[in-house]
This record gives sequence, C-alpha cells and structure tokens, in this order.
Amino acid sequence: MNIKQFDSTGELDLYAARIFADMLASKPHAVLGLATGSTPIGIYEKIIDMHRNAELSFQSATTFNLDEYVGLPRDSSQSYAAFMEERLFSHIDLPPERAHIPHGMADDLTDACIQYDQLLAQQPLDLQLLGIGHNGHIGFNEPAHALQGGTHIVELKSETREANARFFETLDDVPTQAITMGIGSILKARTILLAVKGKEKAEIVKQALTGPITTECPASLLQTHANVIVLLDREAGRLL
Ligand SMILES: N[C@@H]1[C@@H](O)[C@H](O)[C@@H](COP(=O)(O)O)O[C@@H]1O
Repeated sequence: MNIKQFDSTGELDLYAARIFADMLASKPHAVLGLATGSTPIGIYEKIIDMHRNAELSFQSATTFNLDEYVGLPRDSSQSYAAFMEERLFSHIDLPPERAHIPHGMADDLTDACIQYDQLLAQQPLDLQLLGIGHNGHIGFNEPAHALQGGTHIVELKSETREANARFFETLDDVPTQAITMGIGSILKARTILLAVKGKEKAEIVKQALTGPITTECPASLLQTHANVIVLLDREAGRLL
C-alpha cells in the first residue's frame, strides 16, 4: 500500500484530483469508480476547478458509482444520484448516459444488480475512489461473517444509518437497505484510491491498514490489492 499523509484536507483533495486528471490525460476513455459521502466532496470541488481551467475532460470517460439507497427516488435530495448530480456531474462534461449509478428504485432489484455487474464486466474499472465508514465498510459492504463479490442488496447496520442520519430529517427517514457494488468488483479495479479524513476515522484506518484481513472490517481486504493509494489527512493518520 502506498500511504500518503497530508497536513491539510485541501492538499489531500488536490492530490486526489490530480490522480484523476493524470488518469484522464493518459487514458481519456478511462472507467472511473466514484464514491459519495462527505470525504469526496472536496476532491470533486478540485476536479471541477480543473475542469473549469480545461485541465481535464470527462468527455470520453465512463463512471460507476459504488452504491445507492434502496427506495429513494433519484430526484430525492438524499439519493446518491442527486448527490452526484449536485456535487460533480452538473459541473463537468461527462455524457449522462455514461454515468452509472445502481438503481435503488428498480422494480426488480436482483435484476438491477445483475445488470450493473454486466456493465462492470464489460468496462473494467481503471480507478476506484473510496471513502470508509466508521465500521470499516467500503461502498455499503458492511462488516459480516462473509462478504459478497458482486453487486447486491445489503441491510444497513444501525451504526451506518446513524452516521448517515445527518443527511436526513430524522433517523427513521434513513433507508434500511442499499444496493452496493461488491467487494469483488471493487478489488478488480486496477488502482484503488482510498481517501480518509478526520480524527474519528483514525482507529478504523489503523485497523483496516495494519490489522488482520477480515470480513468484519471490509476495508482490510484492500491489503490484498496490489495497487492501493491511501490518502490520509493528519488526523485520520494519527494512529499509524
Ligand atoms: N456508502 C457511503 C460510503 O461509500 C462512504 O465511504 C461512507 C463514509 O462517508 P463519509 O465520507 O461521509 O464519512 O458513507 C457512506 O456510507
């Protein structure tokens, strides 16, 4: 693992955005895995700045998002589709038909998972951006005795719903299920970029990067991948 620590989140964001710019410069048709949550927001802001300055273009790129809540309409402000639209897609030149997000409102969710995996199989990920949940989840792959490789429906843990309740009016409004890319799909990405910020993530960062490889901490499986870049701000890296 290539672990880099930054004195400020701004420096981390810029470094991550440059990785995207370099990827798109060397491979305009790159397939990019994208993430939601607070962590990537600053990275997307830097990417938008670079796009504004004509330093990068998504015109020929394809993107796949990690996950989506089940049961939230795409135009609901808390959906990850709405998040991506607001935080990135509406500001860049990515053709909308090449921006893939799991379909959490599909009539047949099992079929939606199969279709997502088929698209991923046709277009392998060059670069996957990840955040990490407080319990070590990546995407919405929650700690469990066993993990699934492909896209699947997951029951959200209470701690995950509580952590994400800040985006909803009440805890009861947080969906109980999500559709997520599986660990197998994430680990197939050629390069993985894990970004972590804040002191409340320091303990899980230590466990994920230096602890045992276990499905009880899904992010620890990243230790098995040959090309992971970990970007930490000072607080998230303070226990390493
Ligand atoms: N499904 C997302 C994850 O992909 C994300 O990594 C996590 C951490 O989010 P944050 O960056 O806001 O701490 O939140 C959600 O649960």
